[in-house]
Amino acid sequence: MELWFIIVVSICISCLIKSIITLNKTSKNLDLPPGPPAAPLIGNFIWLRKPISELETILRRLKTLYGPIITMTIGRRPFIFVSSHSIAHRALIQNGAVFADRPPPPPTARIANRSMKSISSSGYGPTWRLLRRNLTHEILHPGRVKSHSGSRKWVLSLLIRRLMNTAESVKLIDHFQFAMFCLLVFMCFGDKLEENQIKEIEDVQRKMLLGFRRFNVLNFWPIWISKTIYSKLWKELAQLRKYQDDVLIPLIRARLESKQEHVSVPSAYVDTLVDLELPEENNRKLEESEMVSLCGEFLTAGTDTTSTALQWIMANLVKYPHFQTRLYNEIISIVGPPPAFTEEEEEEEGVQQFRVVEEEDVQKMSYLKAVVLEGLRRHPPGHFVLPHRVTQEVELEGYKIPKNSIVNFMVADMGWDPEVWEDPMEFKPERFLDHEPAADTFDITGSREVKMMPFGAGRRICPASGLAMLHLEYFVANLIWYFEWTPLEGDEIDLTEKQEFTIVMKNPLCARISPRVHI
Ligand code: HEM
Repeated sequence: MELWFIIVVSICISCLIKSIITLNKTSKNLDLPPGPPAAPLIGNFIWLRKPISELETILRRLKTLYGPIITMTIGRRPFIFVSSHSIAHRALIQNGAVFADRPPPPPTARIANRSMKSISSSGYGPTWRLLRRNLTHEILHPGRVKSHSGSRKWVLSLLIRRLMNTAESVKLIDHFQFAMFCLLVFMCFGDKLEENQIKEIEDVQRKMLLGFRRFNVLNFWPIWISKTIYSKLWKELAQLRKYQDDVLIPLIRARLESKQEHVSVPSAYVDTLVDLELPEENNRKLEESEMVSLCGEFLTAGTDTTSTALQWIMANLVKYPHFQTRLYNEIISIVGPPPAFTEEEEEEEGVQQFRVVEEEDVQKMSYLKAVVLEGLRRHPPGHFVLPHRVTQEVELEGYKIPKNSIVNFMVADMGWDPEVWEDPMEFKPERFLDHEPAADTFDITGSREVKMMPFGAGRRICPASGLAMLHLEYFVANLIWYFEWTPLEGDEIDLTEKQEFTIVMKNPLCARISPRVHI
């Protein structure tokens, strides 16, 4: 045998042995993060006995026993929960690619999301990259967001008009949800929709959203068992999906036809989906039902999250009037007092346009930004991010995180950590003015340092954090400029939380709103 061949083979074998030894060493020497003992095969009984809404309370109790990184074993798979800022930064920012995958979807999601054509459920790979880049470049790019400022003004005018015409005491969340929904519908399908069309889309999306908690039971069993036991529920899911197709597909077709006729219409999300080519599927184009899934995701992801945050912020401004006064003073110092309600501008599409605090003015308001950040810190709409899956075994904080384990991050706990935030349970916007980093320079993406992460952090961070901040700042500024908000007589604003799709107010905000300038 040739000498060179023997040398090459020996080197290869020694490298192989070395890498096996190193791999074994890492796997053997490191333990999983600590957690309660799990029974073989079925994992932690605790999970099976308790409803999912109690998860957070259980994890908080476990945190005092095991520390800021905990393993719960469910079935044979470890689920890891992180509540520490620095560990979250190490995982999501410093080791971002490894932590950026998603777990395989449960059967009901596979049906609803049409072979997983949505950004949030796609695995970390070329399809996810294509869909996410399309959204961020074509719709969420600041220039594109600006092109929709007319729609925002229109929706704001509609909201102001509705609030003026309601009784003195108003339950606000329905109005906030409708306003946020309108904004996203316009960005998704273009801005020529009638109010009844918007209501129909809202109805189907809400049914999909609320249905998912009910349909979740279908995911606990092997599919052939659940199809036998729960055949009616499966049928209902299929009908709901058909209802969504029936409502959204005609809108998609109408939009694409009008786009062909009028080349210059401002771009809507639907327009950007037509020419996408799926890199993992022979560059085929998206089917209509897959566009439905992506549009549905766009509407759902941005409506409840933003309207929930808006409600929490307004609730705190009603409960603590001195913050409201300080905010109002900042607004009038920049744009002057609000106009009388009679000073409406031209009617557009059937809605009187009000003079509003413009988006450019909003950018100059540091206290406003502090109020919104404090709202997101104290009341993040989601107390967890979406589950992440690790693509390979990795070390984190001296522990082993096995390949394919599911990792989640405790968003609310990070915002409420007394080690990082003084009096964390108090609503104090001033903390973003008196301490560094101040509101104007606060890094909500966590790329330098994670202090709170209401939008997540790293590669899976919410791609629309900029749009959401703009929506919140613009609406809060205008609602405070036009109206004085006070509690109903004898009523105390109750900030108790309740888990729905997001973490909402258990007793929705009702307030007395009085126009600041009377006619
Ligand atoms: C206050 C408003 C919002 C909050 C608090 C919020 C929060 C979040 C969070 C926590 C995640 C998960 C991050 C992770 O898994 O690590 C997320 C993902 C996502 N959000 Fe938002 N979001 C908001 C508004 C919006 C809006 C307005 C849109 C769309 C127009 C949107 C679209 C998405 C999408 C597509 C994803 C999935 C990203 C991915 O998996 O790559 N969100 N958001």
